[in-house]
Amino acid sequence: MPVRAVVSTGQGPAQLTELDDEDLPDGDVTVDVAYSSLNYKDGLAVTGRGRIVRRPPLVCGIDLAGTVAESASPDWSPGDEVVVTGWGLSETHPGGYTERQRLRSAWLVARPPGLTLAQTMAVGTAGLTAMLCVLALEDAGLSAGDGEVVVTGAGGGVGSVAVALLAHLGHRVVAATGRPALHEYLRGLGAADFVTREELARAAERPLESARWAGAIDTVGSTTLASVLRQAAYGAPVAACGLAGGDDLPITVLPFILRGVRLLGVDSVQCPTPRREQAWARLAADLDPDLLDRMTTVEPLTAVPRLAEDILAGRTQGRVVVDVRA
Ligand SMILES: CCC(=O)SCCNC(=O)CCNC(=O)[C@H](O)C(C)(C)COP(=O)(O)OP(=O)(O)OC[C@H]1O[C@@H](n2cnc3c(N)ncnc32)[C@H](O)[C@@H]1OP(=O)(O)O
Ligand SMILES: NC(=O)c1ccc[n+]([C@@H]2O[C@H](COP(=O)([O-])OP(=O)(O)OC[C@H]3O[C@@H](n4cnc5c(N)ncnc54)[C@H](O)[C@@H]3O)[C@@H](O)[C@H]2O)c1
Repeated sequence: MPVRAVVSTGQGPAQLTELDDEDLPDGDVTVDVAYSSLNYKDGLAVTGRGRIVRRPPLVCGIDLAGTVAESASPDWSPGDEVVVTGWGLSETHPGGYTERQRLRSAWLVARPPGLTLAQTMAVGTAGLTAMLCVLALEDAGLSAGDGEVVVTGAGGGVGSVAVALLAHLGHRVVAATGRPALHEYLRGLGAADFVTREELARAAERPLESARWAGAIDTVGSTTLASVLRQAAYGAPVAACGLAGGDDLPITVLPFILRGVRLLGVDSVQCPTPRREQAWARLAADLDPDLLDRMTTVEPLTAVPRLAEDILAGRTQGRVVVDVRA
């Protein structure tokens, strides 16, 4: 039976179209997809403005959640509820913006107990990445009570989940946002204070500034990450996962060699399965489901082309679940 899918041809914006079972790629597990989500990278892929889709034509959508329909793998059986993020979905392998997908069994993670399928995509790649950033900060020794932790791009998907997680874990969270209208929303997630986008985005006047941050999660990159590093306290860990403001990093080495600031790169795409499982278990334990609901909207598959424009323009807030059957 034909299914709907958002497909990129590699030229211009992706389009909503229909695919047959014979269009499914190679793989040992077929999943009836229930939900995908909207991430910044989906915005780049669907609009065609980023170099995301590397083997067109390709179904977009970098994550999905659904139920195993067929399995040639001993690890999975029909009826299992599963989640897939990264692993090249929407880059080199067809992704989640469709009602059925075939995948490699090694990419699947069991739906974490305590989260519904819809909630796994409310978390999605963005939320998983926020948790991977928190784990990176914890591994570097950051503890509640160490001082202020700044989250940049706080009103976005990664940022919203990061604010909620860090606040729940007892950190004093400072949210960096260019949208004052989101202050109440971010306070509701646990932000204690705010810095404006402009405060962090300005070019360096001095290679070091007064030390402020005990830790940081940066989703913006460029001059924003450079400011955070210049203001990081002695030995502070800074988890960098994003490029919403640019993929450059205009900085000197001085924060690293004079203050021992630690820049921690975080990747969710090739992240090994045991680390993903650890992150999903922590998300189920440490992310308040009421806050997750508060930061989430649900949209139909047909809205994806418009939503892709919205997320690149900074018009979305928190997380967007894509109901692929709607
Ligand atoms: C969820 C994760 C996110 O949101 S990340 C944010 C979204 N990602 C992006 O905007 C990246 C878009 N991609 C690009 O701009 C280009 O593909 C970049 C990465 C600059 C590479 O392009 P180019 O300079 O032409 O080099 P190339 O294609 O020959 O690759 C060089 C080596 O790097 C590798 N590479 C490429 N893309 C990726 C990737 N996405 N992840 C990991 N590795 C990548 C290539 O395989 C190549 O390595 P090798 O020579 O094959 O060993
Ligand atoms: N490393 C990884 O594995 C990984 C995984 C997920 C997301 N990401 C990256 O993290 C970033 C955030 O992803 P998301 O899905 O939360 O996106 P999002 O659009 O929901 O959030 C981005 C936030 O950054 C803000 N922003 C945009 N341009 C800005 C600028 N110039 N200066 C300051 N703030 C700006 C937006 O207003 C928004 O609040 C993206 O760059 C994405 O590619 C990386």
